[in-house]
Amino acid sequence: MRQERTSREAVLSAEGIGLSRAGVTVLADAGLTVAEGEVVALLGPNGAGKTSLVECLEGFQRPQSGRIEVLGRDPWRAPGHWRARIGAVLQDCRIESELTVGEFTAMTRGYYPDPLPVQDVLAAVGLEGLQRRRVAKLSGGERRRLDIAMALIGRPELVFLDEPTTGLDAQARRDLWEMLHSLRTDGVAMLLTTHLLEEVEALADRVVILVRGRVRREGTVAGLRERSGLPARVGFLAPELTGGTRPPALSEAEYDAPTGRWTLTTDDPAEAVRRLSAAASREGFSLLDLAVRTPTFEDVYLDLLRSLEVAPR
Ligand SMILES: Nc1ncnc2c1ncn2[C@@H]1O[C@H](COP(=O)(O)OP(=O)(O)OP(=O)(O)O)[C@@H](O)[C@H]1O
Repeated sequence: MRQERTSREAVLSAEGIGLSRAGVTVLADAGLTVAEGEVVALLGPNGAGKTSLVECLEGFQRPQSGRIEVLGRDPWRAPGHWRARIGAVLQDCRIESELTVGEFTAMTRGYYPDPLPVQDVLAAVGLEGLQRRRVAKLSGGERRRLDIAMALIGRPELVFLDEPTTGLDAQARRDLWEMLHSLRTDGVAMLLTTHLLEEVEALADRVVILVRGRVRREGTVAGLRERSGLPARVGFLAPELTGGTRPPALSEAEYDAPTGRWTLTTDDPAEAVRRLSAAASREGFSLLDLAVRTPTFEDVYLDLLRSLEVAPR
């Protein structure tokens, strides 16, 4: 779509954003940046202020304080041609229309100076076979795909994705992730808001965590995982040990009697497996169904929210 560039200029930067609604502080000194071709995931519990912040960045809400620059403009004062450089998949933008998918897409193309061909944009979201179907008759997942197609039709430089895969089936979700990957390679920047942590792992270069209107953590998925210090778990079955015997190598292990599974908690799973193998051959027990489980990003995120005392109930 667009030539890959080597420099990583900020396409979006915001700092010190403050927003109150009906006497309630919704955002307090919030800020973030998104560089060209970067996918940033904005995370936070329900009511943290994610949608409000995104609405400020899109120019739909005007914050009471702070500075925002998106593609070189203040979104609140930006002219119409600025909006054509941005794509948005809103949380509830399910399109309603009596037009067919093809007619609706052709009409939307008219709003942009250099839109994608109808066929290309519908193919990108797997709707090419439904051009003659009325939009009003589409299923929920099909409408969501149309939302996404309309966000991409103007060849945007920056896309806001608010829970983009809600309502999509597992295959459609993976197809969309693949498409977003290739957009990123083309230099398109994205700000993703989602509660799906698998989606964050699949797409995000960087994560920004908003809690009660403030940015409380920021980093890559790998960096946040490393900083969490959460241990790995090594599990296995050893039928020979069911009689209550416990070799010294397993003195710290947990034993789950109903499943017969042993679990070791460790910061160094490779070393733990080496130690276990040695003990197993020395003491004559087996290591059936041996599995190492490193903390998932969900484990890391929930632990982080707990440490900030905002874990979901
Ligand atoms: N116009 C308004 N008047 C009063 N309160 C508001 C208004 N708009 C937002 N809020 C409050 O601001 C807080 C942040 O809302 P926002 O929708 O931005 O959160 P969110 O992080 O997107 O949540 P979710 O994950 O549930 O979508 C919420 O407590 C909400 O009730």
